[in-house]
Amino acid sequence: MPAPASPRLVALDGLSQIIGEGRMLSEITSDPVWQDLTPAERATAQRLITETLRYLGRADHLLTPHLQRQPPLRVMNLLRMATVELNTGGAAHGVVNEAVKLAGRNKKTAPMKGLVNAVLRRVTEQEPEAWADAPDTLLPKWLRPKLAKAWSKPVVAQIERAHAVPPPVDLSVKSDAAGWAEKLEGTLLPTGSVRLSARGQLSALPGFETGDWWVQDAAAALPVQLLGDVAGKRVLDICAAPGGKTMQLAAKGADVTALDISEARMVRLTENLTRTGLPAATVVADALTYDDGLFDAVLLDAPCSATGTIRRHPDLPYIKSQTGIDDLVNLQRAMLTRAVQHLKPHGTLVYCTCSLLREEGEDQIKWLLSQTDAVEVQKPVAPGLDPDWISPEGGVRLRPDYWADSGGMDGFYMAVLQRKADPAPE
Ligand SMILES: C[S@@+](CC[C@H](N)C(=O)[O-])C[C@H]1O[C@@H](n2cnc3c(N)ncnc32)[C@H](O)[C@@H]1O
Repeated sequence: MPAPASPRLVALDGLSQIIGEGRMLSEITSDPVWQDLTPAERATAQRLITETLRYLGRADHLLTPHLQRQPPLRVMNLLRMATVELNTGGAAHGVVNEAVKLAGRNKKTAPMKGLVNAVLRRVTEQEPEAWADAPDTLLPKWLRPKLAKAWSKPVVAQIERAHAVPPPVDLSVKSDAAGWAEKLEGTLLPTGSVRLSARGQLSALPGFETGDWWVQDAAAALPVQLLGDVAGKRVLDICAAPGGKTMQLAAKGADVTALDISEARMVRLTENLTRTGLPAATVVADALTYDDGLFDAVLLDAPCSATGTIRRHPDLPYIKSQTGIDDLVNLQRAMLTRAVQHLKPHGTLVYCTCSLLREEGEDQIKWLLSQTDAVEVQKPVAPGLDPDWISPEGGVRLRPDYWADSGGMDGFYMAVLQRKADPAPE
């Protein structure tokens, strides 16, 4: 009988699937082999994959001088994973032994056990500064030049630096953010989110069972703030699941309709509403055809490349490509057109994407204004909104390198639009 899969073996297989086949980590973790691991082992395997991808640039930099030629991908990934472990607190003897054992478990990699052993021993002999001074993981070729064109090469380097820092956990609270920041020994951020200082099991923290807060990056919490006072207003949350923004709207007293095309994601939204005890009507439907009268406010958190969340999901660069982006841009345009039609006269629309790409952000607002004069851009107003974040067309551009000294933020774009009064009949 073969030995049961260890977290390291599962992580190594996962890395090959992400880097070699472009599979998403969130998809891989549903595979049967992951279900055979204990929750603690699953967390270890997930951490090994995430950290290896986060520090891939550094690992390759340290490994290259010891490799005459690049070994097969599986061996390279094994070396990368062990190099990252060695430089992030792993005990040298144990990590090297495990890596050699792992190489021995596969017919194709077994002949390279000697190489794995020799290379990793050389890595253990390097000074700690070699790791600290090694270059950050570069953004992929389809993304890097675009961001350099938008903001310059030094800004891209800052973003890559920010991606090398594991993101903190931010919470949105139902009420009394300052009180919860104190209770949880976190920090109250200028925009109203609570940033936790320590990592640990979230479900064990005060306020989880009672549904007083939910996890939501500070940047992701800002679009709802831009809608202003929504208490008592009829609000349509298009693309709502898993419901971070729906819960914010409901907590502010809005009469929310949460809409999403994905039944499975809507189950998560309903679970979130149940845990927090917040009310919202839920609809599983296609945003492009849904029709239920007019709303005071509409939030469109459109599907996008998610390139603003690479620091949380370092597997993203291996999965996305420019091909998929063009389809997303077209979908966002169709959704924006439909979102405007849901607005009452003087109603407010917030459009947002967790993308770093202008084509999914700034350019979409320019496009909308070139298509219709039914809406106009409104000045964004929210607590803690830094005026430097406001972009030339009047939206808000957030980047992972902002707040660098206090843990950063996800990349996001958001803009506020108001529907003009209908023209008086002639
Ligand atoms: C960025 S996520 C939304 C995140 C959510 N607003 C939150 O804060 O938790 C985008 C969502 O768009 C949904 N979506 C994609 N195409 C859609 C469509 N045609 N109609 C409605 N929802 C759609 C996806 O199922 C996904 O849940």
